[in-house]
Amino acid sequence: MKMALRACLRTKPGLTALLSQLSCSGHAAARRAPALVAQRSSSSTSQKIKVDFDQSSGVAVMHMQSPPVNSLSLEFLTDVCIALEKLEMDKSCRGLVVTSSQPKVFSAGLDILDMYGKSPEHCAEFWKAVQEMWLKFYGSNMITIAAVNGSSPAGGCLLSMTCDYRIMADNPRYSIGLNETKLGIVAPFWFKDTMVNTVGHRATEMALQLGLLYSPAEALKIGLVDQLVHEDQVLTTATETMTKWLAIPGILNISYTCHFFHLWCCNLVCTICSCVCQVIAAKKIHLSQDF
Ligand SMILES: CC/C=C\C/C=C\CCC/C=C/CC(=O)SCCNC(=O)CCNC(=O)[C@H](O)C(C)(C)COP(=O)(O)OP(=O)(O)OC[C@H]1O[C@@H](n2cnc3c(N)ncnc32)[C@H](O)[C@@H]1OP(=O)(O)O
Repeated sequence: MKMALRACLRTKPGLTALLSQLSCSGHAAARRAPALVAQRSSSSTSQKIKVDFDQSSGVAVMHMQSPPVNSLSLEFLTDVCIALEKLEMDKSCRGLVVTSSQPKVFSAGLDILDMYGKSPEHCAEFWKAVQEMWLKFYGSNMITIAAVNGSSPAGGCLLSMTCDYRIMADNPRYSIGLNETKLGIVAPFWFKDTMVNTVGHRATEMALQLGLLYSPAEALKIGLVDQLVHEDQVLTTATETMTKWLAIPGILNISYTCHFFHLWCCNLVCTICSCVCQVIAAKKIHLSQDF
């Protein structure tokens, strides 16, 4: 799916416009102008994000450092998007590892305090930022690897699934999954689609309906993560793995992209049809209540 978005961003101007409308991509850039990285190795830091970029390897490491649990607030999401935009604009940056500076937690998912009791304007901006993060990671031209060095529920799991590869710390205390159902909320359809693309239809059905959080071993078994390593090795393994991915010529990447793009389009058409059906059904119910 990520590759599919990459392809359409490269080749389909119409869809680019559609996606940029969906993601409201001007939103992050409007706040702070991106700067190109000039040094051989550099480090740029916002309050909540630290990026180390090694120009000799072309690999950047994004450290999420929003205590206590890297919950995805509007402010944090905006910082992530700005950092991604900057890296994306620097053509020498070919790979991105995303990890956490917080002990025991990769990301606790969406910031619950940023969703509750806020104005409609805030909620709209918040959801645009969530979509923007999702699209920017999925549509990135960089190879992206999630170094999941702690628990990663809900939106944290989503973030990791938008990456090309996931390496998780092999610690049974940690868990990962889309647990929204357990919180009494429904995961948006694009959370669901992202999981279907990662682990398949049946595993997603089980995961979402039961709101399952998986141990690292269980996550590996269903393909939610690709590799488990000792806690101390997550970041080094991620950078080693990146070397292998960057050795693959970009053109092959684009070819696979076309296959996935086809699947993604089919999925989108189905989703739109299903939304239309739901609206029609809701109208029918409404009418039958009136009479
Ligand atoms: C605008 C929108 C309007 C409507 C939308 C409606 C519905 C659609 C929403 C659908 C999608 C939702 C996706 C989500 O991501 S929802 C968030 C789900 N997240 C969780 O369930 C994670 C909950 N947290 C945990 O499980 C643990 O905290 C964790 C394992 C991450 C870490 O455990 P640890 O023991 O290390 O720390 P804690 O003591 O539990 O927590 C420390 C402090 O952090 C606060 N915290 C934790 N998670 C969140 C969070 N997601 N948002 C905000 N704050 C969080 C926690 O309360 C503690 O705070 P203090 O008590 O220390 O103040």
